[in-house]
Amino acid sequence: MSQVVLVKDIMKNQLCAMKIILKELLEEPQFAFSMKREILIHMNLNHKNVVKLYETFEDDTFLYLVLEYCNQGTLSSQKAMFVENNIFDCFHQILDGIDYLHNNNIIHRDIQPDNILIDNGVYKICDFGSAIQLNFDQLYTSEKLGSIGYVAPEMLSDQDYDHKVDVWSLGVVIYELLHQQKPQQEVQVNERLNEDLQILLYAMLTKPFQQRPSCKQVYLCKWFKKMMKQLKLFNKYEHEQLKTKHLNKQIQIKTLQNWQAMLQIMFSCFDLKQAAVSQTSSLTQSDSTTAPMIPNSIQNSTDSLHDSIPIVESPANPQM
Ligand SMILES: Nc1ncnc2c1ncn2[C@@H]1O[C@H](COP(=O)(O)OP(=O)(O)OP(=O)(O)O)[C@@H](O)[C@H]1O
Repeated sequence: MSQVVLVKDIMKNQLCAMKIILKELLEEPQFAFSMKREILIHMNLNHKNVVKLYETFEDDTFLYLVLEYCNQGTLSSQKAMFVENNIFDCFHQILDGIDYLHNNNIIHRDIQPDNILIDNGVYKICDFGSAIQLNFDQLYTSEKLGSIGYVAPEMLSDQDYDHKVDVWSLGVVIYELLHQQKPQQEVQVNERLNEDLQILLYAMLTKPFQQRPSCKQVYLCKWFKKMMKQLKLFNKYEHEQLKTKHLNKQIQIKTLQNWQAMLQIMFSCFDLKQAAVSQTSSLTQSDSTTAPMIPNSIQNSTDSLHDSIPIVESPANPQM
């Protein structure tokens, strides 16, 4: 559906990953809908364990998403052997990213090793093509998505599900990194692994999701607290969780009216044809100081979908 190329923001002298999508594909309503939802959700996110979407723009043929570049590829491409001592670093970083999403009422719905990128040892969640932002009074949803082997059982059945589908998927990812295979139906006791870590993993892989821990509860479990203390990180994480409450408010500020106004400003500043990159070239110029916006091609093709995007509320006086 897309191609990702390495580009350089000449103004900032910064490498970026540019996702290029053929606009013809947006004629398919379902693809246009998920593309628009991906951008709407991703453009508002700001956390060190989530890949940043710097900006979006388009020309006649392509839609471009300029993303934070992660220089170590995906978690699935990592050859490192994970054991109890080094899994915590990966585990808590991905958990921090997921917890940030959940604090903002977003469910990623496709947590798996291909969707975790690594940049200088920092793990970052990417690919918001399956993500959903629930309304603030909405707890459950029912759309079926995700990747085989990582999908929570409640998503495969007919029942509604909530943010705990991401906790299940993370449980599978961590289990797989430690065992080089996915969890089996029966509980397997692993002599090499700390008992408290095994208890945590099986709790994350509890089938009835009402009994499965949330991200917040994972932080509070015995193994996590012990590892946090060992690394003298406990206070830091309490502090970071307080900060995410403020982000909750920030994420609601932007409105569709804002985007339309900003689009006009952006398009009057850009010669989009000049900004288009050739897929054979690895360098292009982009002004990453501009906030990401919803491209016209998606705006027009999915106008009827506005109501179903629960990401924003309209402030009386939108701030530019
Ligand atoms: N921000 C990034 N930094 C570095 N590499 C990236 C970045 N985004 C993507 N890539 C690389 O490009 C590859 C393709 O990315 P893409 O998002 O198209 O993944 P995909 O799983 O093939 O796509 P999709 O699931 O959306 O069809 C990834 O596997 C990864 O190696």
